[in-house]
Amino acid sequence: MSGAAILWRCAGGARWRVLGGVAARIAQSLFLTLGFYAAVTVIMVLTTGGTVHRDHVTQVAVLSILSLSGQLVMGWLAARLSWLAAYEVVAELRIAVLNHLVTLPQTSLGGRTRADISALVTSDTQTVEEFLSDALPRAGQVLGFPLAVIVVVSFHDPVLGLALAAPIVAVWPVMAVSGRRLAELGDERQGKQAHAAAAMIDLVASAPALWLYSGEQRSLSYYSRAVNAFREVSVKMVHRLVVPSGAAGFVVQTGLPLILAVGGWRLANGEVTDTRVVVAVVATLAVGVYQPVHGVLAAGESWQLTQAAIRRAVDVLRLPQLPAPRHPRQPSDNGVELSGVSYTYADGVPALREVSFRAAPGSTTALVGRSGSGKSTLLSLIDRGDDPGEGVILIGGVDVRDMDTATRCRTITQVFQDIHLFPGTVADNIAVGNPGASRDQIIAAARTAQAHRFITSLDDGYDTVLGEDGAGLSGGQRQRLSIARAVVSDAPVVLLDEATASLDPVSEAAVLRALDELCRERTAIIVTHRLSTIVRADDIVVLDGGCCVQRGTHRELLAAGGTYAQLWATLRESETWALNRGSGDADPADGAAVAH
Ligand SMILES: Nc1ncnc2c1ncn2[C@@H]1O[C@H](COP(=O)(O)OP(=O)(O)OP(=O)(O)O)[C@@H](O)[C@H]1O
Repeated sequence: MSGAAILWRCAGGARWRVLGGVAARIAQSLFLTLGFYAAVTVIMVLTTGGTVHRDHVTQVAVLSILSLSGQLVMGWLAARLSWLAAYEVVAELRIAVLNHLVTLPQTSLGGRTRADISALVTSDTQTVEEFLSDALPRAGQVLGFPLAVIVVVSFHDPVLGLALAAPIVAVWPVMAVSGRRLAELGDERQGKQAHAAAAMIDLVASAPALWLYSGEQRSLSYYSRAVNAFREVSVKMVHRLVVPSGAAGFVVQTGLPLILAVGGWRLANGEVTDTRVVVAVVATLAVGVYQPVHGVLAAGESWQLTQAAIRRAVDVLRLPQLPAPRHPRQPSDNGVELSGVSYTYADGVPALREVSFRAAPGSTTALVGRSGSGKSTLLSLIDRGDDPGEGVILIGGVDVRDMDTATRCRTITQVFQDIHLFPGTVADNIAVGNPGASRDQIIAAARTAQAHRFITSLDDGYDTVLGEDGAGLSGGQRQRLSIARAVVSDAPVVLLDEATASLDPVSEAAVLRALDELCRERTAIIVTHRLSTIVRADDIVVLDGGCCVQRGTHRELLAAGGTYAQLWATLRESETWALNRGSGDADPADGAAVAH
């Protein structure tokens, strides 16, 4: 499907506004003709030795008023229709991309980075918006004033009409060359522009860490490479377009000398007897009859970039979604069961191999294993971050692939290490877990999450507006808000990536109490490195290299030796080391008993 066809489809109900905007620009351009006609009439009278009568003045005044008011009304209408249409189409495009995005496997997002998608829904769609709101309607103006002048002049003298039209016709092949060159570079330019935008978004998001670990210069090198790559392709484009663009401008400018030559020649040979016609044509040229042609040149360039931007959006829209269930089913209880689950990432990295275990309703299962053993991947698959390559994940006896999104969201809630808070009130941020939650439910959830006290100490309590990503709150407070979100959702299955490492002891205690409350009476599957959580779990699943190598209670696994016992010893050692470090001077070995 061509870019135009895709854009037409995206335009949906806004199509008539798009066309209306172009039509209004044509009409505006025709009203301009009236004004020039009035001016040319007077010039003709003066240049042919006539006298300007009161009738002329009245005629000029009426035509000028008509021309100006027509231009004003049509200009207003064109701007209104075109901008509204552009906003509507681009909003549809953005929503389509974002709607599609949530149906993609979240583990990989079709190989796109989040920053790349952000760039797509910002800078690429901006290119489409500029084309629809400005470039396209301005190109329409060529069908107004210039066309009207050519028709009128041709009526009086076809040869002069032809001479007037010649530059406009001759500019098309030049435009075709420039269009072809731009098309070759358009995709590359939009890609590099998006990459540079993505790099900058990423830079801003990760600036503190980069500054800290890499130092200003080194951290900037990746980003400046992306920005420079965009600059280079833009410069390359300028080099390749400078000749055809200059040539196009030159061809259009040949109009005046051409008319002077043709008109003069025909007057000299007596082929035109009415000098007024030539004077009229020259006057029309002087007031810029070819001006709208430059708008067409600019629109041609804008269209090439727009097509590249649309192609990038379509590439995302074509990424395969997770199939929706044909006959959605409801889980019968809150048990979670994995049977022979294997999963390989798109780059061929096998992350899970034949993992099987069952978490009884209301139980707590701890997932433990070394870094890279597949714990996060497993959590993500349970919430259908992607479908396993092999095996099945059942919740309440129902394959998660057979649950519709609403049922899944009602059944499963996640508490991530990376908490994202929206710029809104505290209450809004909690209600994300359940958009229909009442104020009482929000407060009850905050109490359960040990967050009520700090929330009420904020200036506006639950109505306090949070800064970007919860700016102004501590790490522990942010975590408790995210736990309150999970509580208010009332989902009976909780997936938890337990992260308390960065908290001070007081915050950590509060967060752990909140997590205990959250997991009470829910089926909890927890990725954890905390000894106390592991010991209290009803079941422990030990992962190693993507395989479930051991399963059982803490006592059973410790008695069995092997991976778990080694892991336990390492965790105990590190926790003891942390404790001793906290006490200042103790020997790490002395603290071993603390873990029991
Ligand atoms: N998006 C991804 N694309 C490709 N490979 C990935 C991706 N995410 C994880 N992996 C790989 O899959 C394997 C399991 O990773 P996973 O993040 O699930 O491990 P983990 O046990 O949660 O690690 P950690 O404790 O460090 O968070 C690792 O080899 C990792 O490199």
